[in-house]
Amino acid sequence: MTRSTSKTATGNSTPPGQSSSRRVYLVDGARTPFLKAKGRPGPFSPVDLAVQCGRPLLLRQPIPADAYDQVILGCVNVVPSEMNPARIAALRLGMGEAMPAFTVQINCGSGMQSIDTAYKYIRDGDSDLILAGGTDALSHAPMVLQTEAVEWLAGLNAASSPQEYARQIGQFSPKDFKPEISLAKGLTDPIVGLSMGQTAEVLAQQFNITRQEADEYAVSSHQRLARAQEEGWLDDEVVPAVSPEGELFRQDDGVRADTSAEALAKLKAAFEPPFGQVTPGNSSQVTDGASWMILASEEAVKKYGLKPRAVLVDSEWAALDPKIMGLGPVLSSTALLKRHNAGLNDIDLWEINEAFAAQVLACTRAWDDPEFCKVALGLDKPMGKLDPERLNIDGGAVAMGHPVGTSGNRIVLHLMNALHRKGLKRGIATECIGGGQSGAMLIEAV
Ligand SMILES: CC(=O)SCCNC(=O)CCNC(=O)[C@H](O)C(C)(C)COP(=O)(O)OP(=O)(O)OC[C@H]1O[C@@H](n2cnc3c(N)ncnc32)[C@H](O)[C@@H]1OP(=O)(O)O
Repeated sequence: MTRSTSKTATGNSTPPGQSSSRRVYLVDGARTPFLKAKGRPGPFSPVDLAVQCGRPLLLRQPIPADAYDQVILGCVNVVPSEMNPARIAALRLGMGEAMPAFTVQINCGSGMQSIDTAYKYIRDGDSDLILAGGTDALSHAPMVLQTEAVEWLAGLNAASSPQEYARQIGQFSPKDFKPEISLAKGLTDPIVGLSMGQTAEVLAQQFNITRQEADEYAVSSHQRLARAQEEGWLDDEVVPAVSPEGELFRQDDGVRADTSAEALAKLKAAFEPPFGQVTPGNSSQVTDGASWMILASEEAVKKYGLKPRAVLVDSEWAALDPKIMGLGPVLSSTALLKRHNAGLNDIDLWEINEAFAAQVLACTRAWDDPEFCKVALGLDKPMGKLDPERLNIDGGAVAMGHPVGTSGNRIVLHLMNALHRKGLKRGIATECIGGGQSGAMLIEAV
């Protein structure tokens, strides 16, 4: 049913944590505010977003923009005018024509995959400085014509006589021209035929997560994010974005400080009406946003006098049945914990990306379930209860949204900053990935 592996999606299979490998530092990072998709293209394309937060980040570090070895950017919903967004962003960031840049796509893991690929290049001595990010503008996800419409247009184009033209016109069927929204398709698993929300319903049933528990978790996500905004804990992390029309965006706009379990209880099931329990209120929001991290070797840190905030100690990827993709963090993180001889609460802070409230709760319940731990994780006894005060302490995607190619990057960035703010040492950032995969990263503040 499940498999975890130290191979990356790019095929690097060097055993992790070896003494011969080089230390990899997380130097700094920044993200845009996450902006709710409002049914039409928002003010920024994926590359615009990456440039908006990349520019101030590059400027605040004493590294010449062309001194990076490469740029790696995760993006799920690449728009047709921005093929290889990594390279376009690098050029628009003034990193020089000689800057190699490539885009990675592993669905919701894309922004974490960029960090992992950078980590392994640096660890193995192939690079010293890499800018690794994630970007997605879900509001710009292309609308596509159905095959029938494309066939009809091709026929019209190929008509070589007025008769053929008229025959083709006669075959026009308006229903073929209803556009398909690629985002809705992208958020449905093609193997098991379930939307991402339906996979969360599967987990809610399997682990007996009640609607009330999911809603209470969602309220806490909003309250935690609202507090972090109010206290200025995100000021360093979130850099303002300015639209071409001069509109200024300062912070995540999906947060509702005043939301309550009573208000959420009134919302209808979004994916399994009428009895499902996953609603707009306890799901991650559909948003636009970008995030970057700077990774460096010891040599680069010395050369540029950098002040890194964390070391990326180890990473892990896992794969499982797409129907229960939301449990992925349990697999990838447990493999990390085993390798580092640690229990759940030996880790000071956890970021588990909030694809859905029920999905995060199912992960915590799976760790406490003797049968699941025995069968899926091969453990003699359960991992136990993860202290909720260590988990997503400043809220997550339920409150701020989930630009899918970005979130894996954001949770590593935020974990690094939260460890620093609280004077803590070790953290794990982990996320589920549509299609049935998962990534996890263990970092230590320095
Ligand atoms: C591997 C992975 O990571 S998988 C995850 C990938 N991502 C996803 O699958 C995205 C999941 N989310 C979604 O698809 C969407 O957010 C949906 C379908 C659940 C909801 O979409 P929308 O209907 O556009 O949500 P919207 O924000 O408009 O909310 C709908 C209603 O709920 C209300 N609502 C939402 N949140 C709250 C809240 N916290 N408190 C009170 N009301 C709320 C809204 O006000 C709105 O009400 P209205 O229609 O009266 O204005």
